[in-house]
Amino acid sequence: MKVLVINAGSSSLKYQLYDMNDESVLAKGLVERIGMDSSILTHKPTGKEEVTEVSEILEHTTAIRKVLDKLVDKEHGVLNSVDEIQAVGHRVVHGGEAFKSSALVTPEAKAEIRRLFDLAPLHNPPAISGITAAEKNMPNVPQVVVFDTAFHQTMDEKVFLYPIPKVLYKKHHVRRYGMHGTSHYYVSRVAAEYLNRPLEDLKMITCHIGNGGSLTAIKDGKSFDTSMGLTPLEGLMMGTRSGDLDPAVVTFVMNKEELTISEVNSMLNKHSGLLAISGSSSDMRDITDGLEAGEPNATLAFEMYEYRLRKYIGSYAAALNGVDVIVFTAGVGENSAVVREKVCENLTYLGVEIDPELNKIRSGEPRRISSPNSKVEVLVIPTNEELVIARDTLRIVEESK
Ligand SMILES: Nc1ncnc2c1ncn2[C@@H]1O[C@H](COP(=O)(O)OP(=O)(O)O)[C@@H](O)[C@H]1O
Ligand SMILES: CC(=O)OP(=O)(O)O
Ligand SMILES: [Mg+2]
Repeated sequence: MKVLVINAGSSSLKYQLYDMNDESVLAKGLVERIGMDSSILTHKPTGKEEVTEVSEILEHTTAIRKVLDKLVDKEHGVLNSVDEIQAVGHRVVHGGEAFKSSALVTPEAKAEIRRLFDLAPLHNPPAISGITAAEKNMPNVPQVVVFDTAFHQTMDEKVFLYPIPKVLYKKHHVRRYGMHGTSHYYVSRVAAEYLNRPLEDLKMITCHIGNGGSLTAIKDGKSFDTSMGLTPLEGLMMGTRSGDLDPAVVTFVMNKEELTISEVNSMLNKHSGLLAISGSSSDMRDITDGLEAGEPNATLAFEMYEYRLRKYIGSYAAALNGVDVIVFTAGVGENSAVVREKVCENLTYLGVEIDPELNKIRSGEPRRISSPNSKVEVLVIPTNEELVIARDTLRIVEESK
């Protein structure tokens, strides 16, 4: 079965086409700047040259049509006909408490995802745009939704509740949900396989640090605690998101600066984090360049990011009463040796010892960066959320037949 995986953002759409017979990627790509002046489509068919096309793409329906055109293109295509695509899998960030696992797209499922717009304003609306666009372009193809929150539905009440009036949970479902679950799920499984040890025996802390970032404490193979909360704003300092702060900061700043809800949301989600402290970039590559050049604002941004990440690792080691494995993944976790080095440098009290040479190796494969003496296995595991989405899509479509 050929499965198309779609990860729709507000102004972007990432895709991967899988042949599930051998789980090979036939093509992948990205549409950027949807709705802006000139949109860019980058299409990479496996074994052929990458192509880039600039055109006007005002919304997701056009974006998906252009992607389908590329997939059947004579020169750059990998399919004879769009009909070869037998299922579409979508990443949806927020599934609330309604979705404990992946599901077939139905009118009810879409209505539920819409009800959750408030809880993931940056992520769920584009996901619905992606689903609607795929339905319009491929009306007879089954669609599946895979949720970032689903893996975290195993958290205990004492972990997921906030210490605020309980009526807010009953009335408005205010609680910790957690995100990036597909990634935390995937890397924890690959880590156990890599170590050749039963997942159930391992206390694991998985660090998904990309543009957004979250940590998960994993016990018995299940999510025990995770740093994102009601929305993807809580927890670590991120590219443009603040992460944890005193909730009183919000009302204080709203009052002093006369900000509306939408303005304060935008400040905390889009104008905070690395971007705010460095004053120049949300991209860790720029921050570490600045660090190496001794630029003071980038250095402070880096130090805050590393310190907050390390504090979370320490708190999850306490939550699990120890840790056997620490996993780094996603854009920063997979690529930034300096972030991994600085974090681990100050985790010696846990028995963490990394091998500086192993840490420097660049590779797309799962790898160990801890030394043989380390009491904790420290691994870099490249994540693959798309593969998990494709597998779930295949399973659910087969089950529904
Ligand atoms: N070589 C690198 N060194 C440091 N950071 C990197 C490197 N490559 C990518 N990154 C970071 O990874 C981030 C993107 O991570 P990714 O997981 O792809 O994010 P998302 O899925 O949220 O878009 C970038 O913002 C960049 O900061
Ligand atoms: C939930 C979330 O933060 O996702 P991303 O890292 O893709 O922005
Ligand atoms: Mg991501």
